[in-house]
Amino acid sequence: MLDSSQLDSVSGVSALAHAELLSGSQASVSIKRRQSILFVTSEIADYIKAGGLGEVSAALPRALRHHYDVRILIPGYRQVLSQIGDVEEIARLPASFGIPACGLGRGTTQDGLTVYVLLCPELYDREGSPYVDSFGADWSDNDIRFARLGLAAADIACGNGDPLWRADLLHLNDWPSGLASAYLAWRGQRIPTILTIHNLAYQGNFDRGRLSHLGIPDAAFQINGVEFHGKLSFLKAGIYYSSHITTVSSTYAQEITQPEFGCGLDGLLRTRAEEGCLDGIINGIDASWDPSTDPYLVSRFSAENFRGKRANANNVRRNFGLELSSGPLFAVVSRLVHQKGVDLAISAAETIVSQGGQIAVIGQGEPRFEAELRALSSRHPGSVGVKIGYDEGDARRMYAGSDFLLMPSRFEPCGLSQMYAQRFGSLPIAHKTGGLADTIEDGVTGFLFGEPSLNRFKDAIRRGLETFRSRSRLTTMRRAAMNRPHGWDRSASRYQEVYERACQAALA
Ligand SMILES: Nc1ncnc2c1ncn2[C@@H]1O[C@H](COP(=O)(O)OP(=O)(O)O[C@H]2O[C@H](CO)[C@@H](O)[C@H](O)[C@H]2O)[C@@H](O)[C@H]1O
Repeated sequence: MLDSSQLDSVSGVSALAHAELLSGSQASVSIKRRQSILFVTSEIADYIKAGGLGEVSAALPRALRHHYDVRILIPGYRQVLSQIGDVEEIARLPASFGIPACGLGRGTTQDGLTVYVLLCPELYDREGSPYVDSFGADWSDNDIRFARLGLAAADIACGNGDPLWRADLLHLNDWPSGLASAYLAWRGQRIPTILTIHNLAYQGNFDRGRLSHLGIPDAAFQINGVEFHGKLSFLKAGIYYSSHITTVSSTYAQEITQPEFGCGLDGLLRTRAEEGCLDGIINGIDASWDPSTDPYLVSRFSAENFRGKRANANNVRRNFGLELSSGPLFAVVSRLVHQKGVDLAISAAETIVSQGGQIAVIGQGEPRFEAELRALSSRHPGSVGVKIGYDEGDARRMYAGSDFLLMPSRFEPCGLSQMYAQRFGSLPIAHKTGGLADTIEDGVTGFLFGEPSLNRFKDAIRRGLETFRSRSRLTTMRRAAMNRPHGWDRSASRYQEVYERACQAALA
């Protein structure tokens, strides 16, 4: 019998094959092709997470690993190296133009997923998030930091990284890995590349003077290339050069081909859509989001019996300085940025409090929103509680304890919080856009409003409050929300279809 490490080396030697043990009493082993996927990301929740991308990067490769030899590539940030355990340096990747040389390390997650780590302390060994310093300013060398990531991905794909492995397909995520498909194209390599857009608003745009440092040919600085309004755009490069684009919901896939949501890239995205190369695939949520088993909850519950919800609500009230109450509890769990409509939530607070409701907010982000939220809480002591910061346990107890989740996002590519809330029996009140429109059924599992204005948002909140006053309606909606399937299985099969199509197109 082969163990899993032997299986890895079998796939490594040929890059095409893996051993599949036949079931039953047969002792023989059949060798069958299993494709190799390199999943390139700038964050993964196992070690470092700035937002939803980190969660998807942790969940999607795991949902796909039964079908593919999926491996992760990530920069060796301090937080990654301090947590991943043993990392063996398996190769040196050479310097190129202004991009420094680096080591390629290989480690594994606790559950055995292979992770390639870029060992380059001068770029990644810093205090702060993947993208910004501790004052919230972008790292001034972000172009080099993420060009290093894209170039390494291209090298590994071509077999110039791990001597025992190469990728049949690259799965890139957002602007930080966008240049990988461009580097492959400039080398004349036809390895299929999928770019998933998690948020079109973050584009990685840099001065054109940086082209030569990043090894970008001058000829590529044009509309059919990396140029975007006089700047060099990593995201545009990814959209232009990748074989296929996906984004994280069907509605957002349509929205981004329109000027209102296209962030200036709608024209190119329309072209890619017309070529049949743009798909929307909704995110899932992983199995840890289960109120009957979640260790963070003070009391567990299920769709059949949600008595335990109240203990979580009371815990949230205590932790957020709210008075004990039997009124409705609203939660906000969010990055505090314009996209999320934080200003609308602040403006709607009076309506909620005047009707006997309470609000608990956890988030961090733009200093002006943090200050406004603190001021709101001081104006409504006992009714509005705010924590500025990031805490997964608090977030989980808030989904579990609240009756409603406020999510008035101006745009939302997919959104995860509304799915977590539904699973935990908290009804989302959300703008009908992107993934919110695709995952919430209005009046059944939550409340949707059509335009991101305060009045429409307040109307939806009033509908929520009316429902709260009818126990039977509330119970019916909670149950419907909790039973809605949001797992990864269906989405993983859609990614498989896209991978197949991209591989076939590359062979044509
Ligand atoms: N202060 C805090 N404390 C604890 N937890 C907190 C928190 N603030 C946020 N979170 C958690 O962070 C996650 C945020 O995920 P989202 O998908 O809602 O947003 P994000 O905009 O980062 O992601 C982008 O990428 C994802 C993934 O594709 C898309 O779903 C999304 O629409 C797109 O904007 C949620 O799991 C939430 O619970």
